Amino acid sequence: MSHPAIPQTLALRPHPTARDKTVSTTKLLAGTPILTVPCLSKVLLPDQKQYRCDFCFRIPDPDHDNPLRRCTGCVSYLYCDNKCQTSHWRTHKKYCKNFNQYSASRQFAQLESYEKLDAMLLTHFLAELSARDTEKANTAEVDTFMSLLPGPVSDSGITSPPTCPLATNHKRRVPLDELFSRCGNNNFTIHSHFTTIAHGIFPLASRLFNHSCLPNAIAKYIFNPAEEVQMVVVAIRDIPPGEEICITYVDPALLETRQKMFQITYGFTCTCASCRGLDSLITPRPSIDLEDTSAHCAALCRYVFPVVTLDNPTIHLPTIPPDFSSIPPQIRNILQESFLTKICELFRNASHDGPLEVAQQTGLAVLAFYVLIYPPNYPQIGMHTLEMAKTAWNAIITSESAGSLSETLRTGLLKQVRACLDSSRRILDMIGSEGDAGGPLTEIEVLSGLLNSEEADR
Ligand SMILES: C[S@@+](CC[C@H](N)C(=O)[O-])C[C@H]1O[C@@H](n2cnc3c(N)ncnc32)[C@H](O)[C@@H]1O
Repeated sequence: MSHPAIPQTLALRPHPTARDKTVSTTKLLAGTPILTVPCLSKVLLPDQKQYRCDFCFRIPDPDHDNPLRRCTGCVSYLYCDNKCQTSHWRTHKKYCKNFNQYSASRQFAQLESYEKLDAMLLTHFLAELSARDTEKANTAEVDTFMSLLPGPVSDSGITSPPTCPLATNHKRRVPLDELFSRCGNNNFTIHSHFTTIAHGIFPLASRLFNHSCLPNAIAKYIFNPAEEVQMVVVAIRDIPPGEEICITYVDPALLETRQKMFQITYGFTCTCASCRGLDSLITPRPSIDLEDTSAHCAALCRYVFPVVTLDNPTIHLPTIPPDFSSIPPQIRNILQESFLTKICELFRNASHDGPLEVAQQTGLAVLAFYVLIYPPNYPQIGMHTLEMAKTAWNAIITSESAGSLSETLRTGLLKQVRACLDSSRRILDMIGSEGDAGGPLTEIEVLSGLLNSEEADR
């Protein structure tokens, strides 16, 4: 079948195991938006519902917007205003009346939380199909969805969760279980500031992009007032003509579990350069004493950032993808999911409550871990260097007010803020804003302003 919405800069080519792949037809520079597509169906995570508009997904700005208003039919769906509510009504009216009885039913209550989310995504999707039937609307996106690969079938087969009964059912083209199987295999996590807030279906993006743990592009999300949520796929490095464009389906930092996730959720084995290197990494490794991570942090930092010290905090981030095969065994042994979780927690705690040395060491160790796992310019690297900049800045402010800041420490910390902010800005500016207003780009601007006036005062 033809795909009229594919931009001219992209072309589908056969792939040996994944049916098709998408290659660039021209050189795409880092930061180029490669594809922009609207969401076909979406569902907010439970902890986000009630805070966000159920149509455009924005959180109202308390200084400028009215509070969210409830649908008077079900009292469960919330909207920014009349425009968002009217836009959502074309599908919401299909299940509004039945929603409360359904969500209070025993069959819904008995579902696991991830099944509830799937059930609501499927309900929203069926309502969208029904609305398109009624409107005799353009079905190109639905046709693309139907052409997607189904997910793997487990021993117990595929059983779709019970969905909310619709006022009018759509003309069933395929059995519900088959729809559900495609939803599972083609379900994106929608994020704001790179934190997941919802799940959604974007058929053309699913059709085009395979997974790689060392991707050359990432998906980001745009929320505009009274508009459908959009996905924008952005190049994170220069992509030459003919190269396959890949995104990540699963966080590459899930070193020990990601292959299992590819198998269970998508039914494939990833053979990207990172996974080939990982084969040598996940052979039994000595477990790490998570009560004493200091020596491992120091070893990791020495390996990745041999010259970074308090006096010389300039962080040179790699510009080429990491190569596991060149990592010495003692460093490979440190690259474990449990260790990353632990040092992220230590960094989070110490960056708020101190001690500063722990925040600095664990912050740099997390960054070292990231650059050995993620490709250059991956958003998590930019987000983390921003956290490191904020940590160093907060240390200046709190030590100043406690009268305990020596001139040497102050100079070192100011250099750290500058170095971390520069790294963060280079990555996040190139990717551009995503999701809610404010967020990292605003934080970078604010902190840069504070830093400039601090340096000008000296
Ligand atoms: C969202 S689709 C990707 C588009 C797909 N290539 C197509 O032709 O429609 C996801 C499916 O593509 C295949 N796939 C994606 N990435 C892959 C990879 N790195 N290696 C092998 N198969 C992959 C798997 O079958 C997966 O279930």
